[in-house]
Amino acid sequence: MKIVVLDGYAANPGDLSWESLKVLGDCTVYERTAPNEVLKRAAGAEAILTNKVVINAEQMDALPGLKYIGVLATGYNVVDTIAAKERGIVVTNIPAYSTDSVAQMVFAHILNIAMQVKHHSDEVRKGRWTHNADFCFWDTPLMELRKKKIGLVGLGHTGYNTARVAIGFGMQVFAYTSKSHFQLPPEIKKMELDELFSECDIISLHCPLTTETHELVNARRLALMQPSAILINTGRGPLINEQDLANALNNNRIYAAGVDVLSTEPPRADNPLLTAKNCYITPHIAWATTEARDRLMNLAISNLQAYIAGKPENVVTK
Ligand SMILES: NC(=O)C1=CN([C@@H]2O[C@H](COP(=O)(O)OP(=O)(O)OC[C@H]3O[C@@H](n4cnc5c(N)ncnc54)[C@H](O)[C@@H]3O)[C@@H](O)[C@H]2O)C=CC1
Ligand SMILES: O=C(O)C(=O)CO
Repeated sequence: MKIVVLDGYAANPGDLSWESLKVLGDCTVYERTAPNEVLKRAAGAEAILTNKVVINAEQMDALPGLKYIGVLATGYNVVDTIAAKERGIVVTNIPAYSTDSVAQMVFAHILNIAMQVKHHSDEVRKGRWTHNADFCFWDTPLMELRKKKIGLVGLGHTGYNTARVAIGFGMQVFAYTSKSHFQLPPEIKKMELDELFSECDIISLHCPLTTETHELVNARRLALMQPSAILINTGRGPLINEQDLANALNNNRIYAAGVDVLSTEPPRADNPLLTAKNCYITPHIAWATTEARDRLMNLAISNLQAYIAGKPENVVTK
């Protein structure tokens, strides 16, 4: 069986091993693949693995031997799963491998904004503390998390784990989720989406990117938020209308945003969030801890093994 990894570099830049994958077939690992290189590289492959290379219906039609697409991520919005299902192609994802790392990044952004860690550290390095009249200084609002309301959009693995950490900080936790009240622990209260945006001090996005969730954060929802509110996004960039968010930040409509994902990655130089006020951006690394990538590699291999054994697991084309 021919196996092609289209963009293996992000998951394994060299510190992990593809050897267990290579024993499963005639396997080629490409570090990166441009859209116009997909067909040539995947020609004759029964299985392709992709992290962020888009696979659409047209490409599936041009790859008649393709039977399996293993997404090297939890979010599988890069694959047209409806087209795959229609063509009998099995698509799998990697659930839950980075749950703890993502919750950690959510709070890295929240804590950085709440205490302005980087800003104050930079000011100290510039010598401002050395020349200060008092034993301390701060020049931004500093915010305690206890009793603050956090609103989670989506309560799957990363949403739920973020809720657990938030409870640890003594926060009040609310979620927009299809789960019933009976399935929720008593510390997590269910809320409608618009109410979540108007009531909560911090909103954090934990849903997949779908046609329904595309730009769920837009000018109308941002207008519901409090001027002191913070928006966190570790989900997918297109969950947010970025120009609307940049306007809201620049006009003090909301206080700050911490985002790990953008609508185009890498971003265009004119992405309005790159220069927006109080907008903190990490380059899609919530998942990228060594521990999480190690789990990802193992699960990618076991997913392919399960497919070869005729009992595919983590199938998203149901
Ligand atoms: N920044 C990063 O490094 C990472 C980003 N992600 C992104 O985060 C997303 C969530 O990851 P997990 O929590 O692990 O996925 P998950 O599949 O465990 O949870 C997603 C939850 O969202 C819910 N959902 C679906 N549509 C919804 C809607 N319209 N409104 C509210 N909730 C909705 C689902 O029912 C599910 O409970 C992934 O789809 C991916 O896009 C995931 C891992 C790493
Ligand atoms: O696993 C995911 O969904 C990620 O965003 C990392 O690629």
